[in-house]
Amino acid sequence: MNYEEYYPSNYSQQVPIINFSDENLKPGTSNWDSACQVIKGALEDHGCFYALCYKVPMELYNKVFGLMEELFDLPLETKMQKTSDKPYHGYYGSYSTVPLYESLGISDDPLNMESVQDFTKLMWPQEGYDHFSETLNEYAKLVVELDHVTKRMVCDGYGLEQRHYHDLIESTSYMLRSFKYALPKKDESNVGLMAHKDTSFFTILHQNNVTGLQVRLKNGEWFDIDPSPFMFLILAGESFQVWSNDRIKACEHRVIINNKKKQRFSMGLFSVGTTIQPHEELVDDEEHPRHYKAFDFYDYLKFIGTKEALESNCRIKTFCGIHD
Ligand SMILES: O=C(O)CCC(=O)C(=O)O
Ligand SMILES: [Fe+2]
Repeated sequence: MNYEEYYPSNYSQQVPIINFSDENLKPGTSNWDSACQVIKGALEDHGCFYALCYKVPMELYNKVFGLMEELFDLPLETKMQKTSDKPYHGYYGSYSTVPLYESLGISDDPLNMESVQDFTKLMWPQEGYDHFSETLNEYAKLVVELDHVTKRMVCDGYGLEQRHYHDLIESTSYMLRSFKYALPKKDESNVGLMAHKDTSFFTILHQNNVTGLQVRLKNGEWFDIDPSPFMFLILAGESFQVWSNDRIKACEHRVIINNKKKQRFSMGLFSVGTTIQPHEELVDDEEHPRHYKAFDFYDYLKFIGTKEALESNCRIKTFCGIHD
C-alpha cells in the first residue's frame, strides 16, 4: 500500500479512500504506517480524504437519517427554539442567499447523554422520544471513535510522540450538527451551501446517500463526494491548518443540489479546540518558521462574521497569521 495506489493514474487528482475496517490496519504495522502517509498526503494536497468504515451499521444509519427527516419536519418555531450564545450552535435557515439550506446543532457534547436529551426535550417536549437521544448518542460515540483514530494517524504521520496525540484529544470537544437541503423550485438556484472552509480541526460528514457535496481539489477542480452509507468524508478545517503550521490545507467545500427527486440530509461531527496554535514540533527556525499566533477558538468564531473577515481572501491569516 503506498500513496500512488490511492491515486490510480487515470484519476490522478482524486481523493483517497482509507479502509478503517481493514483488520490489518493496526498501529505498529507497515499497513498503518503507509495509511498514515496517505492521510497526511491527502490532507496536505486537498484537505480531505474518505474513511470507508462499517462501524455504523446499516440499521443505525437508517435510524439516524429517518430521525433527521422527523426533526426537520417539525414546525419552524420549534426548530428555532434551539439557540445558543456560541456562534454556529443553534438553528440556521431561511437565508436569502442559500434558501435551500437548514441546519440544527444537536449537541456540543454529544457523548454526554444528558446533553442530547436536553435537545430532544426542546424539540419534543412530550414524552416518548427517548429513542432520539439514544440513537444520536450511540451514533456520536461511533463517529468520535473514527475521529480519534484519524487524529492518531495524523500525529503518527508527522512522527509525533503518543503524548501529543493524547494532548490533542484531551483539548478537543465535539459538536454534532444536522443539515437538510430543500429541492430547488423551477428556476431557483441549486446552490445548497456556498463554498467555504470550516473552522474545526476535523469535520466528519456522513450523508443520506444523496449527492451534492463537493470539495475543491488541489488542481482547483470541484470533485463530487460519494454519499454512500459507509463513506465518511473527513475534512480538515482551519484549526488543523494552524496546528500543522500550514502543512495541512483547510478544505474548501460546497453543496450543489443536483438530485432533483430526493432531499439531501447530512450529519456533521465537528471537532474543535480552545486555544489553537501551531504544534511545537512542527515549527522550526529554518524550513518551517511559525506562521500563526496562538488564538482563542471562540474569539475566532466571533471574528468570522465581521466585515474584515468577509472581505479577506484568507480570514485565518488576517486573524492570527504572522507575516514575514
Ligand atoms: O451539508 C453538508 O454535508 C456540509 C455542511 C457544511 O459544510 C457545514 O456546515 O460546514
Ligand atoms: Fe462546511
